[in-house]
Amino acid sequence: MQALHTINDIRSALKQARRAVEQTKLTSTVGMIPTMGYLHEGHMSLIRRAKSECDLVVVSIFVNPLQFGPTEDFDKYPRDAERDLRLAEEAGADFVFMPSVQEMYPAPIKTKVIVTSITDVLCGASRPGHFDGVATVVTKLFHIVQPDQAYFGMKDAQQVAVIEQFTADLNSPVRIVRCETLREPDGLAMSSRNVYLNEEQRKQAVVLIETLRRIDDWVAEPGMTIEKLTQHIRGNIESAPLARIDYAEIRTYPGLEPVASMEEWHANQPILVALAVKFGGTRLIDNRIFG
Ligand SMILES: Nc1ncnc2c1ncn2[C@@H]1O[C@H](COP(=O)(O)OP(=O)(O)OP(=O)(O)O)[C@@H](O)[C@H]1O
Ligand SMILES: CC(C)(CO)[C@@H](O)C(=O)[O-]
Ligand code: BAL
Repeated sequence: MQALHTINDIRSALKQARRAVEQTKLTSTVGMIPTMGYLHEGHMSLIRRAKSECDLVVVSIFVNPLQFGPTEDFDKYPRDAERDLRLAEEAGADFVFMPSVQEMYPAPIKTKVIVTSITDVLCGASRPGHFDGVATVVTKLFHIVQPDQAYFGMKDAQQVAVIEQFTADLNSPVRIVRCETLREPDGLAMSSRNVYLNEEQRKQAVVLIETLRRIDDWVAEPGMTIEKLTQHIRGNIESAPLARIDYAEIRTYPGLEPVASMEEWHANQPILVALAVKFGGTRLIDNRIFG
């Protein structure tokens, strides 16, 4: 595995690697996993899947300042390059692209990729400008690496919807692969930010998955409505004394339209139940898609 820090280096390494693959078969495929590092099993499952489906696998590690708000955790976001390289290699990565902020943004950026409407809700509403930063950096990474396929986790379901939207709208040749959320043994979704939680917050954080798992029973109750279901969801989360709800919403997926009735819930379209909950200063997200 090679670790590369500049755009020129990753481009020339990939050109060479693709050529080598193409000496043994007609075409080569590159799979990419964009990350912000501090890798865990969730990231590794994406790398393993890419490895099983592509000839060459590129992991990018870049904590992207453009997607953090001014009061968010850009500076204290966990970083450990040495450990990341070990885990990426163990999971089967061929290349790790880990540019500096200067390499990615040598001058103030004047071009952004902005996805409208589906970014007005959920994390887009709580984190203004966040998805402009995500869509812009993912576009840059796609232009740098030119992968055939890119792998994203469904823990960030809105992010997947945003990336699918701009790749479709802009006719990007990159195929977006949705990957399932990996969980800790007690069900908490794996996330780099879980390290911020203290012992008591960590214990109570399971309330997210416990709530998502109870939804089937609530939906089966006679006379259930979207309002009552939302109340059950919010009430259950609030049973954890340290939990502060940012949002708990029921929307269509990937369109992210509100769902007005249980008839709509049961109609033939995927429904997203999305949660963002704060424990102290740590904001966790999780979700489930029904149907
Ligand atoms: N538990 C998980 N299972 C599967 N994929 C995941 C999981 N957690 C993150 N990913 C995916 O890994 C990619 C990189 O995510 P990122 O580096 O932001 O990790 P993270 O753990 O989600 O970090 P954060 O705590 O900042 O949300 C994204 O596509 C994300 O959806
Ligand atoms: C896709 C991404 C790597 C863009 O910075 C980030 O939003 C993430 O880690 O999910
Ligand atoms: N996993 C999404 C990236 C972020 O929270 O900024």
